[in-house]
Amino acid sequence: MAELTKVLAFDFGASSGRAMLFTFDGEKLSIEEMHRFSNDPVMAGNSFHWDVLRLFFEIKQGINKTVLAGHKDIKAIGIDTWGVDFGLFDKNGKLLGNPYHYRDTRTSGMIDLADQMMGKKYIFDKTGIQFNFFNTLFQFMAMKKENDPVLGIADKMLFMPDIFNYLLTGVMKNEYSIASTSQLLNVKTKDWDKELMEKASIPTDIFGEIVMPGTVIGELSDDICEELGCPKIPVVAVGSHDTASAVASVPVTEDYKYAYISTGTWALMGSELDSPNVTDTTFQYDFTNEGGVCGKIRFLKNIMGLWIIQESKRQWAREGKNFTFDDLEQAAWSAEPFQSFIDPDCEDFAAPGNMPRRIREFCKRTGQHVPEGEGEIIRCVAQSLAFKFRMVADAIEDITKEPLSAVHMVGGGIKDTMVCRFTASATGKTVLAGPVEATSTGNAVVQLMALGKIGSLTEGRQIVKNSFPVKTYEPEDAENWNKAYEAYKKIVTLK
Ligand SMILES: C[C@H](O)[C@H](O)[C@@H](O)C(=O)CO
Repeated sequence: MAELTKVLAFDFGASSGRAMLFTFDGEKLSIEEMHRFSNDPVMAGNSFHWDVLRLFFEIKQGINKTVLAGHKDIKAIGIDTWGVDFGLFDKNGKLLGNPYHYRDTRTSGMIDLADQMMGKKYIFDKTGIQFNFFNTLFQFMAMKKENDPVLGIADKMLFMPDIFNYLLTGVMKNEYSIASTSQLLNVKTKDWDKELMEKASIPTDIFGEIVMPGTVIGELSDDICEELGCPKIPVVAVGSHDTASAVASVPVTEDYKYAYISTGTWALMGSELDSPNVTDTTFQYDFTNEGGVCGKIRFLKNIMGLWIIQESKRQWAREGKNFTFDDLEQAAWSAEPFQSFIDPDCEDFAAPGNMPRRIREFCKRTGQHVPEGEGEIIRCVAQSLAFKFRMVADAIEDITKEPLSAVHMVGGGIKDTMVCRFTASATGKTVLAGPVEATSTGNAVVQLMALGKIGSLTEGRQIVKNSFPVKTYEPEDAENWNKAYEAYKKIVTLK
């Protein structure tokens, strides 16, 4: 009987979280969902926050359910979350308030201020990171500008996964991949860039030790073990930026040029590099060089993914129309193709709110057919996302001067088969979709590497390929898709 190794992966997205139990038999991984929960950020006064203690409660629920289900023998726990957001702790290790949500509007104007203070090129050359309004650098600059008193008493800064690792083990460390999303990390030294922080007049002494993915942070504290009735399980710092874990599970085992798209609330599209690509061209294209597992670089662009569809669904629910994602996809299939397009990354669509109205306004403003019903709206969004993926694929080919032979799509967003099919037709490339639970799978692979059960990233990817299905989508109707792409480019540019 092959020895079985069990690990528990917590994956937090912007709209939901899950605890997934992985069992490895030496060749294949099996997955079992132990706990799933919604992630409900809260607007309080005029600021937007994560309900971090509620999320920690869900972690404890996940561990408890796993133990009660008879899996006291889990060998490790790993936690990954969305990027950039953080909590501050005082000198007694107490959390100084609920972390802000990256969509909070406090950062507006901070990119321009940073440009005036240091110049965007200076920041890019140091960090290799794309300019998003929500980057941690701009969140700290906003706190500085508002004279936020918390900055004066803060002793340590921890990103979301670091916070949960600390609350479980009592150990404070900053994991590399999540730290790389901050635009405060030097892309060459893989450590904090204190010179940049000083120029931005951000306190430098609150940034702690950087640890690499695969580092054992510590064990569950006695209090946690007591409370949950479980043994002292090691907690591993995985690719704790969810996208780093998702990319680690892309089931590529042969040597061919491919792009990946990690799909969910966001769509992160790019390629994997052995070293950062920080040049005038990548600065112009505003690509990012986020840190990956096993020393890799995630060279990518953020694209406003299924967030626009999620928010439209929430708006229709507020209007008493409770559609499922399947309902919306079916309605979209019966709508006319290529009637109208949006730029998914237009700032109109960044904040929560009435997306269907903003989509109509965007189409009206750009002189296009104004989509009416849910079907037309969703089709407009899905084909616009697919064309944005085409634009990013073209940019990658222009930067690398090498053709991409396939697009790997992973994550929960691949359940939307319309977006997968459209992506194949818009890019003119084979789309390989899977695994769905890519992020928690990559999280588990890194835990198993930390436990010495998997020897390398390539071996891990082979095991993922052996374990989970991949669906293939081929391009269709190239002539009409290429004609529509020309129309799209008249409305949308790659920022
Ligand atoms: C802010 C986003 O969460 C971040 O840029 C993205 O990489 C992510 O973490 C998606 O889950």
